[in-house]
Amino acid sequence: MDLTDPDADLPVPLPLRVQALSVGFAGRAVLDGLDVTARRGEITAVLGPNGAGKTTLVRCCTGLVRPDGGRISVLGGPPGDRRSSARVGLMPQSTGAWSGIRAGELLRYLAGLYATPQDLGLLVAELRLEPLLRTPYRRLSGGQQQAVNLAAALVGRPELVFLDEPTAGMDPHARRATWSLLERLRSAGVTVVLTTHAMEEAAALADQVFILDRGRVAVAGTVAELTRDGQSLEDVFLAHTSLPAGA
Ligand SMILES: Nc1ncnc2c1ncn2[C@@H]1O[C@H](COP(=O)(O)OP(=O)(O)OP(=O)(O)O)[C@@H](O)[C@H]1O
Repeated sequence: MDLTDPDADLPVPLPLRVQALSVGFAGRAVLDGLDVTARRGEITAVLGPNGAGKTTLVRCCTGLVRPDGGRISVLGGPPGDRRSSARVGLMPQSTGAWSGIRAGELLRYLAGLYATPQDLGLLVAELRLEPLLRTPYRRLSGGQQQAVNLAAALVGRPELVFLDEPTAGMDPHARRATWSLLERLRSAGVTVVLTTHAMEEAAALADQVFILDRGRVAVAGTVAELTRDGQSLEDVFLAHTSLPAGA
């Protein structure tokens, strides 16, 4: 697989460029010639039915899954590159890693790993984490763990951040707080790539939307472009995607 920088000749490389990505598990194609890009200071939403390959895409982009084919450029280098990994944030869909550590200790520990971490007080205020800081991670509710995971992904002040279903399980207060935070990040020039099943989230936030189906991009564009015929984003999603296998 060729992981050299395909953007080397561009004046300002895209923070993320995925070309013809293919991944198979046990002989079954999960990603099958996927092309996705993200522009600097924009929010890019990746939508798709269950099993469409969204998490696999995120895992490839962060060096956790090695693709079978295609090219990926992350901040001008290969995914998982040690030279850029401190500039890339990841909020996975779930993490069993933290267990007994208190939320506040976790965030302080992670902040200590970076030369110029995000102001923790600001993150805590924005995500309303103050009441949770002394609670062991495993005792947090699902939505509370999501909020801590989001803070953990942002504490290193990443230039590019991958958020895998960031608001899944969050109540409307937490979801709106998360949206505001993502809008602030965008204003600060951070590139955000998020997966979501929430059409209103993509419609409210995304500068670019990629709708995946069976491991490929079925349709992509701005929300205005995709909904130009008066359809809702959900209508477009339903028209361009198939029922998940086994449904
Ligand atoms: N490590 C793995 N080994 C085998 N199969 C895998 C592995 N990881 C993912 N898959 C399969 O790849 C397919 C795509 O999974 P993925 O998690 O990328 O989908 P998704 O679009 O994120 O789905 P969801 O919306 O349900 O989170 C699924 O059929 C899944 O079972």
